[in-house]
Amino acid sequence: MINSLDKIIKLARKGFYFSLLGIRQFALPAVYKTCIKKAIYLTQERKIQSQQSRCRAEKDSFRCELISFNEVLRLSRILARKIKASGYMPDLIVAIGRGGYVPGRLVSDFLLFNDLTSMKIEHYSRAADMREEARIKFPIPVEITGKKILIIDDVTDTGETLNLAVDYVLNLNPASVRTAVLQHKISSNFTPDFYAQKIIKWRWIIYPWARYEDLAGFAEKIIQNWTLDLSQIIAEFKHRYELDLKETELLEILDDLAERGELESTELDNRKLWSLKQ
Ligand SMILES: O=P(O)(O)OC[C@H]1O[C@H](OP(=O)(O)OP(=O)(O)O)[C@H](O)[C@@H]1O
Repeated sequence: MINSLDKIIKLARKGFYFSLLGIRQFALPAVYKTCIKKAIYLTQERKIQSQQSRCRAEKDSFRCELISFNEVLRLSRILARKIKASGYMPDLIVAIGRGGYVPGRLVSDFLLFNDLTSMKIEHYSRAADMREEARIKFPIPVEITGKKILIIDDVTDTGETLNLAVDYVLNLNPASVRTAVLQHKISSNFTPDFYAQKIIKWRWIIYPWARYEDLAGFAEKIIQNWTLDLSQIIAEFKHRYELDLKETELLEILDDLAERGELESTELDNRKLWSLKQ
């Protein structure tokens, strides 16, 4: 059965072309008419989900999930298998930095493939804070004209990063472009050609290569205008982000932020309290 938006859109397009050829709507096979309606509905639905994902990520509280290196390895293996099974044989893999560096390297390993390069796109600053729009920080450093390209990233959230990456690559006249991510959120307005896992219920995913950075950002958001001790900060992590953190891990991050001059600590009744540096 037809179950993905892209297949439905394809059928809907066929229906649209029929109508351009002068075949009236009522003469169209029922499946095309249903698909046109469903495609309009699902496209609107996807837009709403994408806006919701943007709003959630801008809120003070949302669900997060910590992903381990073992899980990254498992997902990369699945992703490589899917790419292999499709028969697509790239000439060059482009990892999107920074999140796509490790998946790009692992997938190229599982494909026994050597030609891996990268470009850097920035869409978020620290801890789920979204910039106005995604931007290319470092372009692809090699010639890609006439080559079959495979772009690899860790995740699609709004989909803006991959939209930008594909537009950019297409402008350089490759032979073809495919995209692959470990985890594809259905809230994304871009559907990659390959993904290891589909994420249906939106959550902010914290990969092991960004764990420190994300937790530091969330800690600063929690502290904001408050003066809190370690146990209060841990409780807030649980309450706002559904994250269970160990004291030792958080303490290391808080000490680092203090050393960088972003936080300050004071002692009160044998309690160490943390606040933003004024
Ligand atoms: O679909 P989107 O909403 O664009 O989000 C996905 C992108 O966001 C993250 O990168 P980020 O901008 O955080 O840069 P980083 O990889 O350097 O952390 C992630 O690694 C993806 O590239």
